[in-house]
Amino acid sequence: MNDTELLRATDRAYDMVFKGLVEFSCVKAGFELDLFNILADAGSMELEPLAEKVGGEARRLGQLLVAMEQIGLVEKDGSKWKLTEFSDTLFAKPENHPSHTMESAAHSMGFLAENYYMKLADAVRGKQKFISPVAYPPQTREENEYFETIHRRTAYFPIKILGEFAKLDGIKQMTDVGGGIGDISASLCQKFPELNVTLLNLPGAIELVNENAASKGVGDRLKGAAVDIYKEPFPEGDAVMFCRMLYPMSVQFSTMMIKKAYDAIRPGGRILILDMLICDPNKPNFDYLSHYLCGIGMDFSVLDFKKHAEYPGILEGIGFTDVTKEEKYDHVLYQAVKPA
Ligand SMILES: C[S@@+](CC[C@H](N)C(=O)[O-])C[C@H]1O[C@@H](n2cnc3c(N)ncnc32)[C@H](O)[C@@H]1O
Repeated sequence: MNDTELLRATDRAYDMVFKGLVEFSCVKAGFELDLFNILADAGSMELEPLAEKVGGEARRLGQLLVAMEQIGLVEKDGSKWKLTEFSDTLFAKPENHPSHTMESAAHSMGFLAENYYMKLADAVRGKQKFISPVAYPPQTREENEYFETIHRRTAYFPIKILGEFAKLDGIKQMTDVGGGIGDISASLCQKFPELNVTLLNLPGAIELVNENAASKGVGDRLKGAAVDIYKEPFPEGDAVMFCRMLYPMSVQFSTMMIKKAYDAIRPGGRILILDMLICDPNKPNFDYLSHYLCGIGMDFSVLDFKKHAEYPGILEGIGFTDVTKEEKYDHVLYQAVKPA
């Protein structure tokens, strides 16, 4: 390595050893102190009253704020502290931007950092099991709400790419396989007035889906159904959507799920597959990687890395035609038609 390469490599190594730790500790502390919400409500605050409000000591909070300032989470407004636009948008007041906030994910990652990720070597040795903040599969309404909230908080760009490219004109009945709490299908119902959706999910999530659909004014067109998507066939309809469902599955498993969709789609109907991008060699997907690492602590994991470029071959191999692909907002959308 020459010195230029060594400097670049050193930066990268420093990122690996220091950056993630510093950034996440500050974010975690910010959430645990309720600092983001307090500053969002106040607009800006002097150190002393802010320390009192978060239950901290002014000198110690001051040091945390200086570190948070360095990484772009807070800034000074004269002698007062305030959020940056970045932290205000992504870390404060989830109710203000419910499909685009890190609050739920940060809570889950905080728990996993303390209870699992920092013991990964033990997991490799088989001495540390994966521990979830809430048991999976979720049973109660509260447990389902916990997982569904994590998904719905990052639905902004999936909703956006589907809103721009989903070909659902003329489709009357779509099945949303593992459709979360229904925010994504509700947005499609709002865009396509003829569309009705049956959203398949775990039994404990159905009430949440139906309540959410009603609150968005599409309760008569979007309904949850308790169907085990891995064990049971999908209901018959004009379209099947897999939104953020297939990206972690192997080619073999994806093929099986897409074949089930083919069998359920009426001739002339459509399939939609929306995935996060997880295989860009220049941009590792750390959201997916955080989940992938959990598999190390499990006795069995189906999580895999599959290139999305496999989809045209899988779809055409099963009998779909007219495969299209749109890539935008770090997501990819494949659509295809079952011949009439
Ligand atoms: C990764 S989330 C995707 C949610 C949604 N499609 C989205 O993009 O936000 C997986 C969804 O599948 C549901 N799910 C998991 N296992 C299931 C099963 N065996 N049968 C039906 N739904 C299941 C989960 O409850 C959750 O809603």
